[in-house]
Amino acid sequence: MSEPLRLGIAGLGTVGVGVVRIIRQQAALLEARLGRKITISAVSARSKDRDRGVSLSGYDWENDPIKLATRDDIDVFVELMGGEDGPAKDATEAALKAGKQVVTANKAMLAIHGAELAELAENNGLVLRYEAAVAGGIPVIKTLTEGLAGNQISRVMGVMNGSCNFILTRMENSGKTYEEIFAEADGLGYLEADPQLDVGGIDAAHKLALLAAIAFGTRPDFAGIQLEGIERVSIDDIRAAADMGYKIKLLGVAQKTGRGLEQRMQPCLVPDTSPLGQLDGGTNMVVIEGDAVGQIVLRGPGAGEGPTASAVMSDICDIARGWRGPVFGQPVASLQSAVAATSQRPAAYYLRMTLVDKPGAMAKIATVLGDAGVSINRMRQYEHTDTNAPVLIVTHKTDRASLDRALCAMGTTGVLAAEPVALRIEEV
Ligand SMILES: NC(=O)C1=CN([C@@H]2O[C@H](COP(=O)(O)OP(=O)(O)OC[C@H]3O[C@@H](n4cnc5c(N)ncnc54)[C@H](OP(=O)(O)O)[C@@H]3O)[C@@H](O)[C@H]2O)C=CC1
Ligand SMILES: N[C@@H](CCO)C(=O)O
Repeated sequence: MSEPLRLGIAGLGTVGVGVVRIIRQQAALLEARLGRKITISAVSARSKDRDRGVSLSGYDWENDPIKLATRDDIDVFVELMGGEDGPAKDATEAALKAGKQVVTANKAMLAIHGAELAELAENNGLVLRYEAAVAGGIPVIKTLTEGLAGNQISRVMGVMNGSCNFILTRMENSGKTYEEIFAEADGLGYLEADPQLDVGGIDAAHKLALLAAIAFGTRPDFAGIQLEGIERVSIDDIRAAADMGYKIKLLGVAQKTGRGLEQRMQPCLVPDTSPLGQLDGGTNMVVIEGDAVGQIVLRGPGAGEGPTASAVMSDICDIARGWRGPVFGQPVASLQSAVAATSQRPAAYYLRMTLVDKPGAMAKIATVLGDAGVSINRMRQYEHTDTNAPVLIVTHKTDRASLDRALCAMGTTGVLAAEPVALRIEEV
């Protein structure tokens, strides 16, 4: 039997407690599978006295996560505090400098500082693992770096923020407004302490930056992501999209194109019969397309104590077994700098307009679309009792620049009663 693998765990919140619980409850199973024990030498959090619902007896307490990260009696530093900078990054750096392997769930830190931390790890012959950082319990990092290592990846996309998917599906099912369902999600404790991380698409974009880095061999490029949250998705659009056979999702898409790396996190329409369209509530889904494998779809819980701790344990178990791979699926020194695509791939678009109901209004809209080279695929005008006519259009594939030209020209027609809404329809 090998020596135990000794952990220092910083952060005893939702995820940290989950990890402690698994290590305590599954000690025999883990030992049987790994051929060695997993032990916890010491833990750290802000408040020593808080009852965390799990026994911490037998573990030393450190107030300072850096001290924990550099203790002689730990082999692996498990960072579960969170935060892009501050103690999480300082302690991770300290651990790597002290020769400790690192496991983290911290997507914010890795999306921003991932390349420099990977350099520190790889230059010191250490691993930095982060399965829990993307899509919680779904083993997507392992799938991309190992299961699909023989594939040229063409596209990675998915719904990677459970709170946003909860809000959008609750809006659809209840018919309530964004503001009403946001308040409900907040009351249920589904949102981050800073809800903007969720509804602004930032949390999901952190995850997308990590997947894109692995898929396309580039340094994580969070700043290169075209980012739009769900705050402006209205119940009117959710209803109208449903009427045309679509669901609205906060969809992350990363794709290498001839014009550079396209990374988008934005509300998109997807067919309601597609796996992404059928994804309800707080569940996550990641779709990966490889040249050899074709398309695979991974679905599962993206957050919560059990699922996230399950992913952290996968990393700990890999380290216990002696796994020693590069952080982003290939040596960090070989990662290219991402060149952000200057324009989006062409797509069909959904347009929702409110027109002043007078003769020739529709003709004017059709003309500006035609003049900009945007072709109409489907069009629907709804019965109405007032002077404004609700109109929906689904275009054929077009480039965004042509659509923007048309939208700009629409403003001068004098037939718009409200600002039009344009949403991309993603091919899935
Ligand atoms: N919750 C989830 O479902 C998921 C979380 N993650 C990621 O996992 C990480 C942890 O998340 P989660 O468990 O939810 O976070 P919590 O807010 O529940 O817990 C954070 C923990 O870190 C401790 N902490 C914060 N600052 C310090 C500090 N300066 N020194 C020592 N300890 C500190 C807190 O201490 P105290 O308890 O005393 O306040 C707390 O125990 C984050 O990176 C998050 O993004 C990833 C996927 C899903
Ligand atoms: N706020 C995140 C937690 C997991 O990263 C979500 O809703 O998916």
